[in-house]
Amino acid sequence: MDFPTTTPELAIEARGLVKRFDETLAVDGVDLAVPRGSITGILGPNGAGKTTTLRMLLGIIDPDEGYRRVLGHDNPRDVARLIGYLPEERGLYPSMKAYDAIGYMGALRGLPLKEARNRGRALLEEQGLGHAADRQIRQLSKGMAQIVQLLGTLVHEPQLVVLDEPFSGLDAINQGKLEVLIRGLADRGVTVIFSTHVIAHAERLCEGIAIIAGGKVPFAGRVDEARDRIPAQVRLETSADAGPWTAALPASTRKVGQFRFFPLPESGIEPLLKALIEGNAGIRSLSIERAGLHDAFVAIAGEAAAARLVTDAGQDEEQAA
Ligand SMILES: Nc1ncnc2c1ncn2[C@@H]1O[C@H](COP(=O)(O)OP(=O)(O)OP(=O)(O)O)[C@@H](O)[C@H]1O
Repeated sequence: MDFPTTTPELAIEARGLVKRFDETLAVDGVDLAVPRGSITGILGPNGAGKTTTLRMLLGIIDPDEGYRRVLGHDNPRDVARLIGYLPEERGLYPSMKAYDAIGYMGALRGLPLKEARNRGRALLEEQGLGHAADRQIRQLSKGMAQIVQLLGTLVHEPQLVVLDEPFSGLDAINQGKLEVLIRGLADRGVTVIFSTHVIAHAERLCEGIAIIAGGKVPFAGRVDEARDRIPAQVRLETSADAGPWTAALPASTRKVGQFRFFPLPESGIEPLLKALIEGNAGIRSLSIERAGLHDAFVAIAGEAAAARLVTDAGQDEEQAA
């Protein structure tokens, strides 16, 4: 069955994707809409269903239920040459030279081998890795080999790039390079979708996000919208410790040291400011902080799923080491 409509500005449209493996319901009704030229993250803990979702979008496996349309095609395999894919399993032939490994991957996506090899050299030069072009994969660090594999997914100039946990196993320097590379792709109009269990990568890079937990996507939309799901937090410091003005603060106010924290009232900050000033609270500082993606994830997917995520990229690096 076809999608009821096609939206040309979307690189990926998916509705109600379901995948079972024997007793395991790996993906349980995933909906996605990925605009062309955007960077979208699929954020969720291990086992949430990220890889299975990406594989269905690529046509490596077919969904048991639901539809997906990729670059306007119902069968993603029809547009395989327009897609670059970095699988979760890394691996290149250890005896191949770096430029040749990239060339080989380009040839698999339809480029003439000679041209693909030349592009391989050029890509390595662009990334400041020209010195590694003639080194065998086995002579490269794990991180560098991973970057070579990534360049191999880009050599045929795909319109859509699908990266499964691309930051895993990279040190901070290579993670930074990869972020620049992903932004550069989007600047050139390429659509990028990547999976991650690290909030910091999604928060720094993505305009769009799909939060996935237990095979379900309780939120898919703009990162901003996810953050707006919970009210901004106010941090207030006053010189007076108590007074009738405290009655104007929300009941959920927490006092930590000299600071008070509470959610921004729906009525806005002005009525509260008036009460503080008229009540001589003596405002020393007041700031309004928008919720971070971590708090939004907790509100959307729950504490248990959030506890299995990694908040900070450095933490992941330690885990990878
Ligand atoms: N080929 C398979 N056969 C059986 N079970 C599978 C298969 N692939 C995935 N699963 C199961 O489906 C669930 C979702 O797995 P998936 O790999 O999609 O999650 P993930 O979010 O990518 O996590 P990870 O990052 O750990 O790979 C898990 O319970 C997993 O064990």
